[in-house]
Amino acid sequence: MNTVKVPYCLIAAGGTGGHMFPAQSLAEELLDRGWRVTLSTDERGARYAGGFPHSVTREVVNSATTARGGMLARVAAPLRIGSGVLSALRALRADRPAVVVGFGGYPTIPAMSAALSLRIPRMIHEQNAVMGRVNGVFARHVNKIACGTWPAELPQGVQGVHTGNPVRQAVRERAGAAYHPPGDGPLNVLVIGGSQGARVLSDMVPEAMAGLPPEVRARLRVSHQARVEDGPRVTTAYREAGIEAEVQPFFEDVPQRLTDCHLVVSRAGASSLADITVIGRPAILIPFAAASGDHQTANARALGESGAAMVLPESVLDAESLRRDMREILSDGARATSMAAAALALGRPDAAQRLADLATDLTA
Ligand SMILES: CC(=O)N[C@H]1[C@@H](OP(=O)(O)OP(=O)(O)OC[C@H]2O[C@@H](n3ccc(=O)[nH]c3=O)[C@H](O)[C@@H]2O)O[C@H](CO)[C@@H](O)[C@@H]1O
Repeated sequence: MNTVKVPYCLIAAGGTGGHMFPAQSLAEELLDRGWRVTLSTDERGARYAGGFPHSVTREVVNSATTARGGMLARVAAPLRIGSGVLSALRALRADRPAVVVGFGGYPTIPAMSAALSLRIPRMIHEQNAVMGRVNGVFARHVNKIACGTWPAELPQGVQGVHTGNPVRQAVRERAGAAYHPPGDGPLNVLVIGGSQGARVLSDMVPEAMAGLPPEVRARLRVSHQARVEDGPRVTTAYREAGIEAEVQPFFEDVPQRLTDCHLVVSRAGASSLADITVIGRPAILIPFAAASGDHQTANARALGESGAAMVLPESVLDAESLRRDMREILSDGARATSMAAAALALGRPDAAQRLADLATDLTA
């Protein structure tokens, strides 16, 4: 009897939602194509794996990071990585994947090292415009490098392929949704700070909006993602300014809110920018200045240069400059429409397919 061999992909990812969301999209795409998929992550990454389809098996390995951290954990890091690599080697020998795909972060070290030593076809996906530390270590030892943001700063002599950052199904369904520019009616503004929320947006956005003319404030409808601990003061600030606002620690329905908004104010994390460009909305971006290699500034560059976004560095950010930029966009429908179109031109709604195609090519 002929048995058809189902291709098998091991996806290695961990850290924040920023690494896990694109990994999840690739897993979904490969499952649709009939692949078998395992996620290799560490105990911290496993906490972000809830959205992965149930048919994706999970392998939790030791890595440099632990849920608890602390001095002892740092000293023990090399031992933890070593034991993680050994268990990944055992797992990959017992069940050899056709391809291993790493999404960066310490939790990918065991699977990528094991794939390298067993000569299993392997690739990495780098979400940001500046390559992260762990991906940088493997960059010269993989068969392909997929880049989420373009152009990307890669180690010298290393070539990348631009795939884009895969976005959720709910974002893909709204790709290029018609943009209705701001007019005389309600003005919808979405404020998001990445998967963890951003304090600087909670400090600045309500203050900036409070200084807008009363007739503009009365029309504002704000959705503001704020860290739990900042929620009450942000809610109070909007109420005192007479602005209608919904404040939550995490909006599950960001794709819909993004579609409905006239303007988004956001950090410049890779998946946030992918969502903004796939749906196509005007943005004010405030890159997280302490991101490694200042990658958020680099992520935002293409949007700033193409006129899709106004980019406000944290070093010069104040309520006044933020207010000026908001007014410029919310009072000029033609400008807002051209920003939305410029954003859309940068979107890659088919990033998951492109990544899955690359993975498939490696098995040939
Ligand atoms: C602080 C930090 O170091 N962040 C990094 C982290 O991103 P981080 O995890 O902070 O954020 P990203 O911007 O990449 O992704 C956030 C995702 O969450 C969604 N969202 C956000 C708010 C909300 O209420 N609901 C919701 O669904 C966004 O639409 C987006 O899809 O990893 C990314 C990928 O390596 C990097 O580019 C970021 O620089």
